[in-house]
Amino acid sequence: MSTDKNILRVRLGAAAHGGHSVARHEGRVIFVRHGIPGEEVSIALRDAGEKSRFWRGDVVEVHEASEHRVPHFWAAADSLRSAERGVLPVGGAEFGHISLEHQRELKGQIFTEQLERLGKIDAAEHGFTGVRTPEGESEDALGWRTRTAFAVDSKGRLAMSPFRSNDLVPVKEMPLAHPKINELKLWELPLLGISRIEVAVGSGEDAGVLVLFVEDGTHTGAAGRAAKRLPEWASAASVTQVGGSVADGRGVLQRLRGRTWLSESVAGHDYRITGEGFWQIHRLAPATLVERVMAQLAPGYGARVADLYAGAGLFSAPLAKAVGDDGMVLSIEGAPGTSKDAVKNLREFPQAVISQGRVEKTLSRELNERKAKLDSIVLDPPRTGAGKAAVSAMVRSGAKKISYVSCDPASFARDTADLAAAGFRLEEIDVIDLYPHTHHMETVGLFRRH
Ligand SMILES: C[S@@+](CC[C@H](N)C(=O)[O-])C[C@H]1O[C@@H](n2cnc3c(N)ncnc32)[C@H](O)[C@@H]1O
Repeated sequence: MSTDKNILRVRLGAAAHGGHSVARHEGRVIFVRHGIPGEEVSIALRDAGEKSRFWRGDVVEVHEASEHRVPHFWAAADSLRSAERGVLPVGGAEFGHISLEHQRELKGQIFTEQLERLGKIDAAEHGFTGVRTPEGESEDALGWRTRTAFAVDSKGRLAMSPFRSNDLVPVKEMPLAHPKINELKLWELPLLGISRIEVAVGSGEDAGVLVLFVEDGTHTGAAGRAAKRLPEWASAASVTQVGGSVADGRGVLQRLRGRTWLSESVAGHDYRITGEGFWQIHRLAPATLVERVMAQLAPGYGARVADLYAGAGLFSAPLAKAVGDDGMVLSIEGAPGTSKDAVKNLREFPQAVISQGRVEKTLSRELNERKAKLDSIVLDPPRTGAGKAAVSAMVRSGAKKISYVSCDPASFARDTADLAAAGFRLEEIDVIDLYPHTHHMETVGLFRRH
């Protein structure tokens, strides 16, 4: 053990949900970031109070490296180079020191563990064979983020934060971001007076780049000055947040140049996404997920389907096309701004009913009003999952098949247990690496009522 009481030398145990390896010291559990199970490392302790139930730590030196360790592709997110500079690594690429193949193996272990512990289900017995790479992924799996957010530090420099920290570390290129985002050279803009920047790249025919500047109220006109320095192909808008975002109806979006929305195109359908409205982040995610959901539900002509947590209608459009004029797609989205986009995106489908509201209440209300039952459901909730109220509304809806798109294995496992208790069996599991170099993963599960 080192003489510095904040540094411990430990052997790393199993991978844990959230991007950690588990280590133990004098009976206490330590969740360690930036290591690989099996390694012997020195860690700098964080959140390590005497009374804390568990501690956290960051790897600062590797004594016995895993065979799966590779040089991190991004200095700002590399814990070893950051330790040498006396700063914390920024979040967002916490698996970048692990070979891609092993990242996927670790995600598979975590998925299996979560499903067993919280869902009481053996993943392998339900067809899980491992985390797969989406078709079309590049060899290095960089440049995939079509959406990225940055902060600005007190000196007006583009910055990002370390995991669970309010520190701001200056950054330049972000290797996971789409090349067009790096081409903007946001780090060269005058950013004093801006608190946050959100950038999105569209995929449609006239796909654009939209830069949103959130002002911090210290320099009037800061967003306008920054926007003028952007390349002419970029659109820009300022966002004033009144306790929330534009998407959830509590922000004001003001056009600075170009458009305030982006166009996206997936499997023959065009979508418009305004401001910070939700869209899948990985460039391959929309097409990959649409293909999976349509294959699992295979809705016939005249079917009645619900798209829950529908966003701007990514799944609603192909579902509406498949069920035709005699069918119904009930598209429920909570954020008012995003739901308005869904109205525009689904205009050509009279069989699509767009309802803005929380799934927990809106699903049963809409079905009761129409005296309708459902054939099938796709749900794609936020990280917190659906929860008991939404699961029970789905069970009451009459749906026989449920395609569950999830970005969190823990909430997926918890909801799986509730669905199983209500008579739904998990028949297919597809876990896709749509967040390479991070600990996140996307799951598409098919449940069938028995
Ligand atoms: C992971 S996104 C999925 C959006 C869409 N399926 C897609 O792929 O583009 C989750 C969406 O659920 C919405 N949302 C979150 N909680 C909700 C709730 N309780 N009821 C309805 N919508 C909710 C969010 O605004 C967000 O648009």
